[in-house]
Amino acid sequence: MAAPSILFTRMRETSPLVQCITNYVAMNVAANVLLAAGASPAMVHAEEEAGEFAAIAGALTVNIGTLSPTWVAGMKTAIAGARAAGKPWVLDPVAHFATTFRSQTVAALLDLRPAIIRGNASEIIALGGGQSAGQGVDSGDPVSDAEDAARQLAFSTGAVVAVTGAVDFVTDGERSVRISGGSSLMPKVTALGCSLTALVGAFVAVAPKQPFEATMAALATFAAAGEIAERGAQGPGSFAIRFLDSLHGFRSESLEADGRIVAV
Ligand SMILES: Nc1ncnc2c1ncn2[C@@H]1O[C@H](COP(=O)(O)OP(=O)(O)O)[C@@H](O)[C@H]1O
Ligand SMILES: Cc1ncsc1CCOP(=O)(O)O
Ligand SMILES: [Mg+2]
Repeated sequence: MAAPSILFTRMRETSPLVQCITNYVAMNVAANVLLAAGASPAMVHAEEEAGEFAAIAGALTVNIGTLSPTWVAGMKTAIAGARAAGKPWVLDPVAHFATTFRSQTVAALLDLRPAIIRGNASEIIALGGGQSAGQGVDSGDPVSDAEDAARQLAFSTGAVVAVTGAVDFVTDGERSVRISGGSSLMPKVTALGCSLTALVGAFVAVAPKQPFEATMAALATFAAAGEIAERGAQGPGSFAIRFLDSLHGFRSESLEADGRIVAV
């Protein structure tokens, strides 16, 4: 199993090109997060070019945060391009339970076999068919309530499933880990979950045959960088700036801090 620190170093040294189809709220935030971490983001979503671009990117991430029919067409074209080129793609099902358009879109995207699904607890519970307390893009449920749904989703889709929150959970259906760290200020800054999905894309781009390890490494990076950023932060505004700085100055050794990643 590739250690998170090894994958982080590989990601930073190779600066993978990551095609991000993400929402209007997250585009700038996620691009800055990827640049600070050492990857190369490209926000490319038009149907006319998304498939062609996916063939040259190391990985594709698809986030349904601000959906429209033209964006769905771009997503499907991009996914087809990624699949044809053997590139992994990552799904972020933002608030998929909130409307029929969203849930139908996510069902169609799941049929296109994402390598990894990353969502908050409410999103993952609802993907498993359960009743979540979520209303919109923010979670209303603890991660522990989503662990069984995550395992079942991993079984039924073949994807690695990541549930994020106070303590993250990652499973491929057989192996599972919990990852601790981060900051209670993280859910107070918009688009950090979307940005994490983009960073998962950067890690799986450098480890396409190891989506479980790549996902763990990305989540552990956020957990460690979030802890560092919280020191001295006065609220969400200063935290957001410190978080980018913390990713930029990040040293991979802190990924293997005692007890950060625990197998369950
Ligand atoms: N209460 C918390 N304490 C520590 N880290 C958190 C907390 N809530 C969320 N995070 C972290 O914030 C990041 C975004 O996760 P989350 O808020 O679940 O996503 P989303 O924005 O999609 O709802 C993850 O790295 C997660 O670990
Ligand atoms: C506020 C908002 N509205 C539609 S998408 C979005 C951003 C959600 O970001 P995240 O899932 O990372 O909190
Ligand atoms: Mg989200």
